[in-house]
Amino acid sequence: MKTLRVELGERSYPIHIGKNLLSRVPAFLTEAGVSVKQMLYVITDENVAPLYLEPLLQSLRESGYTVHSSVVAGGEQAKSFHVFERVMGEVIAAGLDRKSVILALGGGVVGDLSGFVAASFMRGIPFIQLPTTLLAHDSSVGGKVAINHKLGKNLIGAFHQPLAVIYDTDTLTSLPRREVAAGFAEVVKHGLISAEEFVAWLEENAEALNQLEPELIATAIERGCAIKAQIVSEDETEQDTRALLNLGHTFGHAFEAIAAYSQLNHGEAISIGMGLASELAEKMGLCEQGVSERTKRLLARYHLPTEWPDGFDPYDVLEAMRRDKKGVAGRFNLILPRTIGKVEIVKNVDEALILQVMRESAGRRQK
Ligand SMILES: NC(=O)c1ccc[n+]([C@@H]2O[C@H](COP(=O)([O-])OP(=O)(O)OC[C@H]3O[C@@H](n4cnc5c(N)ncnc54)[C@H](O)[C@@H]3O)[C@@H](O)[C@H]2O)c1
Ligand SMILES: O=C(O)C(=O)C[C@@H](O)[C@H](O)[C@H](O)COP(=O)(O)O
Ligand SMILES: [Zn+2]
Repeated sequence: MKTLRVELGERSYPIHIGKNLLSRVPAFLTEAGVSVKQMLYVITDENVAPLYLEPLLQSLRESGYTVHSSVVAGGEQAKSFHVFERVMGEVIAAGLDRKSVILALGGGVVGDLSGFVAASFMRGIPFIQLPTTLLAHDSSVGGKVAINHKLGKNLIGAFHQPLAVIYDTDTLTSLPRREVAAGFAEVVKHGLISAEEFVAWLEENAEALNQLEPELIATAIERGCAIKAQIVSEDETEQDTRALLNLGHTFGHAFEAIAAYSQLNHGEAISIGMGLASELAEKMGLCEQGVSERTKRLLARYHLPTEWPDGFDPYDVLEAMRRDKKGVAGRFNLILPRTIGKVEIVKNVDEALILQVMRESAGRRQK
């Protein structure tokens, strides 16, 4: 097992990464100072529950904890007002109090939803992340918790740090192929924003990583978590540099919202977004020619899309991008590459140029 730390003063917490960690959750709870007098509440989804919920509940009960649970639908639709209201009702009915602890057992959807339930119930109770997807190496770290609105992604949320992240990498063996690929979008993103040599390593080892070779995948997760933890420690509430973690997301979130959170998953949407961001940067002369080609080739090696998806109109995407949280006074503030392994926040990007890049990508698609 490897343990990293997110350094945030009194809100600091460990990220434990390793095999068979779900069976050790009671010990990690003790380490985190959670006593058996505190009621636990596990939130998970319909795909994860049959695989991992019962053994977890059993080990917690055997250790003396009182524990209840909720199971939500699988996928992005669960990050909705409707599901939030339902789970909140179940949590209230179960008799949780201010000392109770929520456990988020699942991918980024369960993590974001459960974290927002924890941030809102009685104005905030502790929660613990038990990630079960590759993508969740990103979502379980950093305390961004949220649900979606039909007009925009993650528009209703909070910053609420977990007490701990317990990442059992054995859970990845049951992930569908499409979700493995989605997870690599955020792994690649972590390389593109901060570490050229990590990108080169991802290029070299793509075949084995796609097969989830255990040692390599553990290294990829550790490196991704470490990059994220460092950025979050420097700028917890995204006053400045945390925005770099948003590479590809202004485009990606717009696709997700327009498609009513179906058709493309988050990893696919931001993969297309990273392709578009790299083209835009080249067009603006921010980075040398070839950065976009290398970015897209790497994403394609992880079976991710990088070109315009069917059924989207560039103008609609541009309008949806206006609701991005980085935008101020209607301006487009985007994260764009300077080179492979270095990105920056570029303010007030010309919308005609953004539209042109999207139209060109849509045009290539139609050929
Ligand atoms: N808070 C953050 O910092 C942050 C960062 C990145 C992404 N996100 C959010 O994360 C969400 C995407 O997360 P995701 O890709 O993990 O999606 P997800 O949670 O929907 O999981 C993907 C699918 O895999 C299933 N699944 C999960 N674990 C499984 C397992 N071990 N075996 C079999 N099936 C399993 C789920 O039921 C779901 O159908 C998006 O809403 C995105 O906005 C948040
Ligand atoms: O943690 C962050 O900060 C990120 O931007 C990580 C992203 O991968 C993640 O998708 C996040 O939820 C996006 O945040 P948002 O503020 O753009 O909704
Ligand atoms: Zn993301």
